[in-house]
Amino acid sequence: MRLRFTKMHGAGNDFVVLDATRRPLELSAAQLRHLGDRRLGVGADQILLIEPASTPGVDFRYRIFNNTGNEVEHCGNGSRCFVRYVVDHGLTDKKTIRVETVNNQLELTLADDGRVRVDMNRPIFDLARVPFDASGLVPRAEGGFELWPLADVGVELAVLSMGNPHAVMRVADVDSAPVATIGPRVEGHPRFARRVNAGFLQLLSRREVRLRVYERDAGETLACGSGACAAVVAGIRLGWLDRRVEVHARGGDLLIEWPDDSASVLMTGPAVTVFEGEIEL
Ligand SMILES: N[C@@H](CCC[C@H](N)C(=O)O)C(=O)O
Repeated sequence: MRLRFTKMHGAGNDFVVLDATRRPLELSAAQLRHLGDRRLGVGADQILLIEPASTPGVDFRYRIFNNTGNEVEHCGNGSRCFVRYVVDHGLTDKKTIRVETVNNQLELTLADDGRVRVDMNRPIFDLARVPFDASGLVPRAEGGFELWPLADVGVELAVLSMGNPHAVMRVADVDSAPVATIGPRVEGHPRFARRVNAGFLQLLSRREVRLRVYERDAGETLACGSGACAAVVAGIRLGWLDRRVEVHARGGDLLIEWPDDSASVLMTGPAVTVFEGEIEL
């Protein structure tokens, strides 16, 4: 099968974007892995599939696959690229777009400066929904939140979901943080039944942080949008951060806002087309 694709990135988190709005596209896990492969395929952290919506009032369906072929619930940076794609390819003339994902709906707005603002919905703190098994653990309370000890890994985690699972650790310096060694141990820890995205957060001030994320399946990426939201929400609940925070990832910057505890988290950032092409699968 010959497949047209668009290669995009959001703050360095990169994607192969596929248009399945006109005809259905079913790809096997092996084909998705091939697309994501940086040597044998196109190369991407995630593969994004755009489909027609099945719900009235919703513009598109947006599906996300990690480069392992696993379908996942959320991808913040990918959602910005999705908007750029549907606008640039004339699939809509709206500037505010509603999209359904595997477990949610999102509202996305293309700003005049080309950046995209995403309503990432409300964070989920119910540990069973992350899911995180905290049985037998005693958390340390800080601010209005808990830090959970993983004694076997030697870390303390804030745990929450942005629709997908996140664990956030505070570090003194992201450059020297043990992302490559601790990241996979947290990602695959048995207390996270569906594994987890592991964030390493360095505070610069109450309004500015640096962040690295070891993503579930994809490993460390240059940025993780849902990870940035999770880290800022955790930092706010722990009393470390204000409600509007600039997040510096290795591949670019994201603005994260959480106006109050009952509000949606808002993420604003770039979405860039790199090239278009065709590949034989
Ligand atoms: N890069 C993403 C998150 C992609 C999914 C993640 N690896 C998971 O498995 O949950 C983002 O920008 O949010």
